Amino acid sequence: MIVEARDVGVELGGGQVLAGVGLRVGRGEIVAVTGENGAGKSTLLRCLAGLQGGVSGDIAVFARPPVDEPGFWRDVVLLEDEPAWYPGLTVREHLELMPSVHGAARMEVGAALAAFGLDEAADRVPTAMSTGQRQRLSLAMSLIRPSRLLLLDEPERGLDPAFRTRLAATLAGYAREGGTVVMATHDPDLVAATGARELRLRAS
Ligand SMILES: Nc1ncnc2c1ncn2[C@@H]1O[C@H](COP(=O)(O)OP(=O)(O)OP(=O)(O)O)[C@@H](O)[C@H]1O
Repeated sequence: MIVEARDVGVELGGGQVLAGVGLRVGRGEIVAVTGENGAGKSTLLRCLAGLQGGVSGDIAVFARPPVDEPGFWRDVVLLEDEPAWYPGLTVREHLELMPSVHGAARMEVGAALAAFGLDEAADRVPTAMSTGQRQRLSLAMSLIRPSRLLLLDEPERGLDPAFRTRLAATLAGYAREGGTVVMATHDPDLVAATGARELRLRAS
């Protein structure tokens, strides 16, 4: 199992945010965590990333409790809200950071620019781009680097319908290569198009 969570609960600010959540995800699987606003989707992803406090129950990622340490992040990508962009670096340079830091890449920078529809924006700085273009860059940076597990919080955020379809194909391809995806999403089409198994959370 890549992810194994049993009876996970989270208490925050005196309230129960998650209770009794179980999840098992194998290699090459895509799981969509769904549910209304406030159901605890982002909180569950942060639990799997070892970033959430106030957690009860058992969580194992790659057979160990998740920890916020460099070794863990070599295998795991967490895509949450918009990241802080490196001042002055262009879109292309942000992508170039990934292979130089990780020592390998799943695709060439040029191929990533094309795959994520960023050719035209390659020489611009992210802060001068649209919300959807910046989300494409976040996704490109997540997918160009080697990883074994993607934890994606609403990856569809800001994307137009055509690019959501491309995103679904990209994630399905990642899983076919043996990668594992757990994503929080509000997009039923993305769930269907990726063939994801659904874990529906209810607000506690
Ligand atoms: N620091 C905090 N202290 C207290 N409650 C919190 C805190 N952070 C989040 N919560 C609560 O936890 C619950 C779950 O939040 P979470 O962001 O995980 O939901 P979500 O399912 O991802 O929602 P959305 O669909 O809006 O993104 C919400 O009710 C939220 O108010």
